[in-house]
Amino acid sequence: MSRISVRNLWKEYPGQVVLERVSLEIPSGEFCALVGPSGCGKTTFLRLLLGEESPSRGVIELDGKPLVAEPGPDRGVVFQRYSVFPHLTVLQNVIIGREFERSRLLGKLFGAERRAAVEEADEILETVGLSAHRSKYPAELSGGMQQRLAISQALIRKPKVLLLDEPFGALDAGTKSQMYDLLLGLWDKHKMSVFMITHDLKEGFTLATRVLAFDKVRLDPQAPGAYGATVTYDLPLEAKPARKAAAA
Ligand SMILES: Nc1ncnc2c1ncn2[C@@H]1O[C@H](COP(=O)(O)OP(=O)(O)OP(=O)(O)O)[C@@H](O)[C@H]1O
Repeated sequence: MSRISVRNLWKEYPGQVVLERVSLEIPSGEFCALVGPSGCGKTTFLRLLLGEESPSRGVIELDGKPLVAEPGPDRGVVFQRYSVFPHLTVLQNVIIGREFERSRLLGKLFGAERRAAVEEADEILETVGLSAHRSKYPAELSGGMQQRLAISQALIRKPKVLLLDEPFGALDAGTKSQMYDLLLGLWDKHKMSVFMITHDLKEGFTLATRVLAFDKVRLDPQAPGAYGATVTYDLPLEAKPARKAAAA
């Protein structure tokens, strides 16, 4: 389960309101695309969901409990630029996702725990098509492969919520469409909730079950930081995303 309730959420930085009056009910398993003009607070909203930032006002609840104010294993994140470790192999990059979660003090897994992590990592690499590259370093991979690796790293923690900040922005069209199929397959398999920022409206409508548009509804030209953005459109999409992706 991963039901998210956002109630009257505000985020302010000194001299600037970024988000205001954001209220949403997101049932478990929803795929939300976040769209809106540059600088309107989409990444800030994602960081609030991740627990990297805390609200200035309002609450975010995950399954009825206030969100813990630090990134937890229930949430995984993938950024546009590859968040993988250059000095670790593909396999090690995936395992480290599990090591961070299980062994905060030692930072390493041993014995049976490590063998189980390797097995799981290999299974994920197989799903994302990186098995043959498990001993390579990120610099030896293409952009799409690095992004598949970043997704694998998030997936080994079995997140209930996957947060994606323009994950495909740097990829070419052909690689993007392969990544759409992969992401929809993983979403279906792992039954996660997904929040994905995209500047590509078509991408949002292709993948998501719900499109959330962020924008400012109030503007004071004398004080540009006085008002924040809110969700101006909340569009549920009816068609099954898997079918739409195949047709796109
Ligand atoms: N830690 C911070 N301190 C002060 N201001 C910040 C901080 N983080 C973000 N902001 C400001 O909040 C506003 C929203 O930024 P954010 O990155 O959330 O926008 P965005 O919609 O994701 O933009 P883009 O689409 O260009 O990535 C920006 O004006 C930014 O300068």
